[in-house]
Amino acid sequence: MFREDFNSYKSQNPPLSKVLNFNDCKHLLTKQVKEVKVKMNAKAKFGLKPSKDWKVYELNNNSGLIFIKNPFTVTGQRYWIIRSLRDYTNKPNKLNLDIHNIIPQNEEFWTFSQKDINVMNKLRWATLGYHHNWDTKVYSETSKSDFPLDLASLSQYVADVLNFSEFRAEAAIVNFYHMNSRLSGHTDHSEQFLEAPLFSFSFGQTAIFLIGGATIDTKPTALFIESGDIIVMSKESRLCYHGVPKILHAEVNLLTNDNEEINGEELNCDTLEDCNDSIYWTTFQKYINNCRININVRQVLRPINSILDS
Ligand SMILES: O=C(O)CCC(=O)C(=O)O
Ligand SMILES: [Fe+2]
Repeated sequence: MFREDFNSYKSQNPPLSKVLNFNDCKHLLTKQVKEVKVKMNAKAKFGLKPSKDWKVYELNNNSGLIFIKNPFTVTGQRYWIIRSLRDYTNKPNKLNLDIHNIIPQNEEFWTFSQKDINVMNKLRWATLGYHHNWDTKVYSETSKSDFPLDLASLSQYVADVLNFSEFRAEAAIVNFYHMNSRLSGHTDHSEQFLEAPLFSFSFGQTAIFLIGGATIDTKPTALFIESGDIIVMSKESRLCYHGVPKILHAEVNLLTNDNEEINGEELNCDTLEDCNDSIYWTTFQKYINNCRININVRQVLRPINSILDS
């Protein structure tokens, strides 16, 4: 059932009318989603709006699958896009490009890619914290780097608002999607503490996301993920099959016309300034016009542990 739907949504003409759209309140009146009450914080942080203004839903068919309709400000989205492309692609973080040795030793990805568009187009993922091992799927103490403080704070803040206050951000995959990219159905089970939720932040172009059940025999639910939307896979949904069959161009370009208050508490000040420098922002806007960035944050260790169980 999962594969059948995946193939149908990846086609030239996906059945868009069957995709859950969280902009469209009509869906809320159906049996598909219910609203979730969250902790009310009047103060905005990390490029987010105050949580009293968030719209938070849970899927009825996928208990624990929480959807937060874009709670970010425009500056907030720009901030996480700049961090993902320019900073999280720096050593000691790992990139899919590392094995090809195309970036000279003393150069950073973003600076180098400005001179070589092919390098820019080849970027697919970066791993942070405990590095995801794409072959063995096993984390290792010998393959880890410091987790970025701002991203850990963002994740822990969102976790706290949803009453997952024990969450620790220890590993992340930053996925870079092009208009023809896909991510086939999989489960994320490498972490040693699978009771912890997984936080997924998306920026840029729109994805069709499929969330199924514990096996590929369950028919998945399809939903649109737009720029700024957050998905949390908690409880029963944490180990469910999911994938991204299709990337679509966003209907509106949400990252322009920036006339808003900056809620940048605890963010990197220089980067915040860069967000609002329209000339500096241009190269990032150009990238994101045809790409989608997804930051997937996980807790790896059991709460009582400070290193991996062998
Ligand atoms: O891009 C997405 O929304 C999902 C990414 C994902 O499932 C993963 O990195 O494990
Ligand atoms: Fe995943």
